[in-house]
Amino acid sequence: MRIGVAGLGTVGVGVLKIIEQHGKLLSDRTGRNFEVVAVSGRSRTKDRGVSLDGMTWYDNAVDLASDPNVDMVLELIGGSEGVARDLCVAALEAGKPVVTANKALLAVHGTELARLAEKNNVPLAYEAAVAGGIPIVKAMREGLAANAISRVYGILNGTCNYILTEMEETGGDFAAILKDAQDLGYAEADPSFDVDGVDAAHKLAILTSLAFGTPVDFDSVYIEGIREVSAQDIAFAQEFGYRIRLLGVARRTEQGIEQRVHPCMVRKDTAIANVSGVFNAVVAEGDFVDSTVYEGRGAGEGPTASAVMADVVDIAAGRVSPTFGIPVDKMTDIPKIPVEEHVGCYYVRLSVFDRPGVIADISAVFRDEEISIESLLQRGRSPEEAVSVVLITHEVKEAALSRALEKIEAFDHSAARPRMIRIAKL
Ligand SMILES: NC(=O)C1=CN([C@@H]2O[C@H](COP(=O)(O)OP(=O)(O)OC[C@H]3O[C@@H](n4cnc5c(N)ncnc54)[C@H](OP(=O)(O)O)[C@@H]3O)[C@@H](O)[C@H]2O)C=CC1
Ligand SMILES: N[C@@H](CCO)C(=O)O
Repeated sequence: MRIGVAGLGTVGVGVLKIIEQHGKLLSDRTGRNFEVVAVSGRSRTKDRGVSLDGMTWYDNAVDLASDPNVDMVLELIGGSEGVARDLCVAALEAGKPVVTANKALLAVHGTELARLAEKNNVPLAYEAAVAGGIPIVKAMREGLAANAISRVYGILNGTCNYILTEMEETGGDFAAILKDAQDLGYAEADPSFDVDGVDAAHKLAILTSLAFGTPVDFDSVYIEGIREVSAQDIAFAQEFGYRIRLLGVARRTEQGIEQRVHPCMVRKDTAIANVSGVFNAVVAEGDFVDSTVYEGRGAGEGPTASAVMADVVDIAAGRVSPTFGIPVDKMTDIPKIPVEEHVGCYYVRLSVFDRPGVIADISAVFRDEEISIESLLQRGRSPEEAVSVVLITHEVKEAALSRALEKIEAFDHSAARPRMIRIAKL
C-alpha cells in the first residue's frame, strides 16, 4: 500500500511515526506493507523531526492524486475549502481511497463527497475527524448498526474541555490556558473554531448523519462557544452540584432532530462531568443496546494519527462501508428543530443593583412567562454595586426564558446582560 500524505503537521507527522514504528504490526494485521511514497506541505525545508528521505515532495498537494505511485491519499491539511477539498475530489475521481481527519470539510461537503466516493466506488474514511482517538465513527456505523438511535451527545472538543477543566481546577486565565492547548497541538489552525464551538459543531453534524441517516447539515446546528463562561459561573456551578462542559447534542424527537452545541451544566455524578482535560466522551443511545459510552483523548498527535491509521488499516484489509453508514440515495432529510423550541432547566445569573423590590420585579417577569423557579440565591450586598442573583429554573421552553431575560435586561436595576447556561438532562 503506497501512501501519499498531504499535510505534515501534528497529525501528518504522527502518521509517519506510526508507519515507521509499527510496520510489522500493520503488515501482520493486514497482509500488506505500508510505505509513504509521497508527501506535501507548505514548507519544504521545515524540520519536522521525521525523515522524508525517499519520498517524492509535491508543492501542490493536489498532484498527489495523479501520482501513479500513490495508491491511497491521506488529507491532513485541514479547512473546508481550497486545497484540502480539491485534493479529496481529485483523489476520489482518480479512483483512489481517501482518508481524512478534516471535520470541517466533511461537515460542509460530506454528502457531496460521499456521493463522489460511491460514484467512483472508492472509500472515503474519516475516523480521526470526530473525537480524536475514540473509534466513534466505527462504533456508530458498524457497532450500533442494528439500532435506531434516539440521541448521541458528548464532549467533542479537546481544547474546550482542556480550558474548562483547567479553569475549574487551577482558576487559570482563559488566554494562557488556550495558549497551552495550542502548544500541545490540540487546537485548530484558527483556535476560534475551538472556543466558539464551531469545531464541535462540525463533529456533531457528522455524528448526526451517522446516527439518523440524514444528509450532513452543518448549517442547522445551533452553536454557542465557551468564551462567556466565567470563573463566577464555574464557582456557582460547583455550589449547585454541577460542572460546566461544552456539549454537542443530537436528539431525535417526533418533531425532527435537535442539533446543538453549547456550554452545559452537567451533574457532578455523571460520566460526562468526570471527563477532564483533552479527553472527549460520546454517549450513544440505541433502542436495543440502550446507552453506550466511549471515552479517550480527543486531540493531539498520537491519538489522532492512531485514528487515521485505523482507517488506513481497514481499507488495506478490504473492510469498507458507505461513508455515513448508508448509501447517499437512502439518506432521509429530517426537519431540524430550532433551539427556541428546546425544553429544559436553566441556570441564570443576573447582575443587578441591590435595591428593594428587585427580586419582586424579577419574580413577576418569571411569573408572567410561566417560568417556575427551583432555587434562587443572592451573593453580595452593596447598595452601590451590582450583585449576582443566581437561579435555577424548572423545565421551560427556551423561547419563554429568552423573553424573560430580555425584559429583565431592560430593568433600571440591571447592571449587565443576564447570563444563561442550559442544564443537561443526562
Ligand atoms: N491536531 C489535532 O489534534 C487534530 C487535528 N485534526 C484535523 O487534522 C487536520 C490537520 O490538523 P493538524 O495536523 O493539527 O494541523 P497542522 O496545522 O499542525 O498541520 C497542517 C499541515 O498542513 C500543511 N499545509 C497547509 N496548507 C497546505 C497546502 N496548501 N498544501 C500542502 N500542505 C499544506 C502544513 O504545512 P507546513 O507544515 O509546511 O506549514 C502543515 O504541515 C485538520 O483537518 C484538523 O482539523 C483532527 C483531529 C485532531
Ligand atoms: N481542535 C480539535 C482537534 C480534535 O478534533 C479539538 O481540540 O478537539
